[in-house]
Amino acid sequence: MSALLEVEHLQCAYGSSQVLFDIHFTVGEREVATLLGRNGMGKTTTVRAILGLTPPRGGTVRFLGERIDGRSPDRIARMGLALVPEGRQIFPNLTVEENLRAFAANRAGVAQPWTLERVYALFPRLKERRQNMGHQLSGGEQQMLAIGRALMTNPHLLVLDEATEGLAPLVREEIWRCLATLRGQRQAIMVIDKYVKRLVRLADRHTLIERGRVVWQGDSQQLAADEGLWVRYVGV
Ligand SMILES: Nc1ncnc2c1ncn2[C@@H]1O[C@H](COP(=O)(O)OP(=O)(O)OP(=O)(O)O)[C@@H](O)[C@H]1O
Repeated sequence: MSALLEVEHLQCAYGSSQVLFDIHFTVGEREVATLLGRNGMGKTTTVRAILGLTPPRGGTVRFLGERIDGRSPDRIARMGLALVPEGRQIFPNLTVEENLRAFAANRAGVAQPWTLERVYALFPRLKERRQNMGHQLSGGEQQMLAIGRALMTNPHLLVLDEATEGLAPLVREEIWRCLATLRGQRQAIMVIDKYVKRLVRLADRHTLIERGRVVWQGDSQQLAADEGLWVRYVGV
């Protein structure tokens, strides 16, 4: 399987404080990969570095075979890398429908691009709420909207930072169901979350990080078989 995203020796710092030392992993086409670790271990920083939001201090990031480290976030996004950020960051004063239309594009050049109707079929709740403003939505609805908005860009790779953090159990299940549907449609996804039980069913490959370093990599079968790893590195 050819790699969509290749991260090698990634290093990052905030001022003089280095937080990523040597992060490396790949995400293949049509693959679902995770990045796991306890709070503060560097997952968000890794995502921000890939997206160009926190420029790396060292290492390389390749997307679709091209070096993207050092490029602007806008240029990287336009190549087809879409982020569903921690905290969602939807537009509070636009309606659901306006949020979805705001960045619509066909970045991966797919034959059947995402449309409002397809997003509403994936999340019927958003259709019911389509005239509501972003700030009127619940946390779960905001997350659905953030995912829908990212899909409207037709990305090669969808990245979710804290996919279900802070959501009620039923809503969380809805997000997992949506991600499984996307996987069935062969959407490549990189997901950060703590629900290892769900992630071993959803994802192909996993990277565990601790204090800015990769401590384990393997497939779902290997991770499912070793709950000691979850306890030690994810804290579940
Ligand atoms: N803007 C910042 N300035 C200084 N230090 C930061 C900044 N953002 C994060 N850090 C530090 O970098 C380290 C890694 O943080 P990061 O947010 O990447 O971890 P994380 O694994 O995503 O954790 P969480 O799940 O809590 O978001 C932490 O020690 C954090 O305190």
